[in-house]
Amino acid sequence: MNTENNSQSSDAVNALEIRNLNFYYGSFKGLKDINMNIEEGKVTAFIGPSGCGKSTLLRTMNRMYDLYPGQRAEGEINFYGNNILTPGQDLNLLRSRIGMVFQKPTPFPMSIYENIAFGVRLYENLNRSEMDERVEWALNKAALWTEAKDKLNQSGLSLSGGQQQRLCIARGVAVKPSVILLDEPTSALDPISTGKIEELISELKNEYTIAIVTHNMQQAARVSDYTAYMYLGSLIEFGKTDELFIKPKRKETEDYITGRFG
Ligand SMILES: Nc1ncnc2c1ncn2[C@@H]1O[C@H](COP(=O)(O)OP(=O)(O)OP(=O)(O)O)[C@@H](O)[C@H]1O
Repeated sequence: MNTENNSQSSDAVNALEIRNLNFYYGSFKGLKDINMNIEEGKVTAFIGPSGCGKSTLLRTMNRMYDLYPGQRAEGEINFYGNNILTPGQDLNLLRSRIGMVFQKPTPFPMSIYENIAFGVRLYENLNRSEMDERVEWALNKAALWTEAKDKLNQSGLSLSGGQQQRLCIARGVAVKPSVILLDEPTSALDPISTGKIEELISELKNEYTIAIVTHNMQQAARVSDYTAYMYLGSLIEFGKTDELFIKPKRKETEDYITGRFG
């Protein structure tokens, strides 16, 4: 079945176009012939039961899997027309353009300020006042400035779990990527912190393209414009979030979202 998104408007711009993507963990095929577009300036959510390949797919989009021997992708992921799966791809550059935030908050064991400045320094040569501005800008984007501005020199690890996750988002945003990949960013957080991150996602999509893996269907329904339902490494259905949740085209999707399966 062609699972490419037919509900996109004709003038939509795609940040990523995934074509005939297969992924292998050694001899195990984790992704099977995935075809889909990630539209610019929108939130695309990935849902499906545990082990269906959501994180695997997200990790192909900035070649995070390259860090692990035996893992390989075949096919194409075109990032504004440039296939990032080609061997010559500069991976540092790619990851500055397509940033990632993980399930567990992972601040570096350094100050809040340095958590942000560290990544920026890898790509840009800013003077002290420019860096101060960038740190403030990124913390503001991640809705953390008010809470963090008086303790920029304290360790990032001294923050609460929810604040640490917003620090990780600030760190990702600080290098001004084009796409942000969020792998279950709220699964380790309480409901209030989760609400803050969800609000943040809605604000960030005005300037960034976002792909989010979530276990939580309500979260996908709340934050995303498009939703992809996956099962056993295949993309079963992909379309506008409202349509997929209200009127799924496939029986498997309906069974999953109504809780009959999963
Ligand atoms: N490092 C690995 N080596 C071998 N197989 C793996 C590895 N990581 C994941 N897999 C397998 O690939 C499949 C997809 O895993 P993946 O983590 O992408 O699923 P997921 O949908 O994100 O699951 P969850 O919701 O539980 O995080 C699973 O069958 C999993 O066992």
